[in-house]
Amino acid sequence: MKEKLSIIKIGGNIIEDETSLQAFLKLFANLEGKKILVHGGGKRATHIASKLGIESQMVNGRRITDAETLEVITMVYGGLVNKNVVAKLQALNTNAIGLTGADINSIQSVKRPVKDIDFGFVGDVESVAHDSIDKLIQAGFTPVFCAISHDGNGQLLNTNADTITSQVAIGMSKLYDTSIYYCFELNGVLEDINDKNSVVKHIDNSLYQDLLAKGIIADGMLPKLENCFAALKNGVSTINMGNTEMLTQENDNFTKITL
Ligand SMILES: Nc1ncnc2c1ncn2[C@@H]1O[C@H](COP(=O)(O)OP(=O)(O)O)[C@@H](O)[C@H]1O
Ligand SMILES: CC(=O)N[C@@H](CCC(=O)OP(=O)(O)O)C(=O)O
Repeated sequence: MKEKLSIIKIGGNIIEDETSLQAFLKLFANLEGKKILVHGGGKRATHIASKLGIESQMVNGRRITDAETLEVITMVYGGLVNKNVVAKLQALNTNAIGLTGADINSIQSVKRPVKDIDFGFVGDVESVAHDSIDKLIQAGFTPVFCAISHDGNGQLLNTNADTITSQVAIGMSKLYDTSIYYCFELNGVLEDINDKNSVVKHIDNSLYQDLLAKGIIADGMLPKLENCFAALKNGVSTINMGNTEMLTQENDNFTKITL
C-alpha cells in the first residue's frame, strides 16, 4: 500500500484575511503525515495590478495574462505571497520551501494555444517532476507551490492554482496515495450561492453535469471542479472542498467529489 500524501490548496480570500490565513497555517502545520501546500493569490494580484494602473480580466475563472500582468503575478505569487506563507510556516516549526514550477523543474507547461480567446502567458501543465519533488519531501521539507509554471525555454507562465494542485497531485499519485483538500472561504459547493448552509455534500460526475447545466457552478468554481474530475480520472484517491475547518476532521460540512 502506498503512503498517504495530502495536497492542500488555499485560495485568494483566505490569503487576504490575516486571521483566516494564520488559523489555516496552524491547522496545516499540525496536520499529520506528508503534505504539500499550494496557494493562489488572484485577489492580491488584481489589487496590486490595479494600483499600477493595470486592469485585470478574467475569462472562465482564468486571468488574461499579458507581459505586464505576468510581471505583476510573478512578483505577487512567487515573491510576496509565497515568501510570507513560507516565513509563517517556519514560525510554526514547519520546514517549508517555496517553489514556482521552474524551481527544480517541478512543473513544466505549454503556453495555452490561442483558440477563441488569447489568454497570453498562461500555461497548461504538461509534466510534474514527481521524483524531484519527492526528494524534498523525503529530506523533510514541506513544498509550498505558487501559481506559476515554466515552459522549459525560459518563459514563466501563469497557471491557475487549482490546476497546479490537481496536476501536482496527479504526478505525486505515482508515488503516494494522494488526497486533495481545496480550502476556500465557503463551506463547500453551494446549491444556492446566497445560502452558506446549502452545501452539496457529495458531487459525482452526473450531478456535476447537472449543476453545470443549471448554472449553479460559475466563476472560480468552474476550473476547480474541472480540475477535480481530471485528478480523479488520473490517480488521485480523494478530493474534498470546503472551509479550512474541514482539516480538523471534526467538521463534516463540506463537499466530497467522486467520479
Ligand atoms: N455553486 C457554488 N458554490 C460555491 N462557490 C461558487 C459556486 N459557484 C461559483 N462559486 C464561486 O467560486 C468561488 C471560489 O472559487 P475561487 O474564487 O477560484 O476560489 P479560491 O481562489 O478562493 O480558491 C467562490 O468564492 C464563489 O464566488
Ligand atoms: C491563469 C490564472 O487564472 N491564474 C491565476 C493564478 C492565481 C490563482 O489561481 O489564485 P486563486 O486560487 O486565489 O484564485 C490568476 O492569476 O488569478
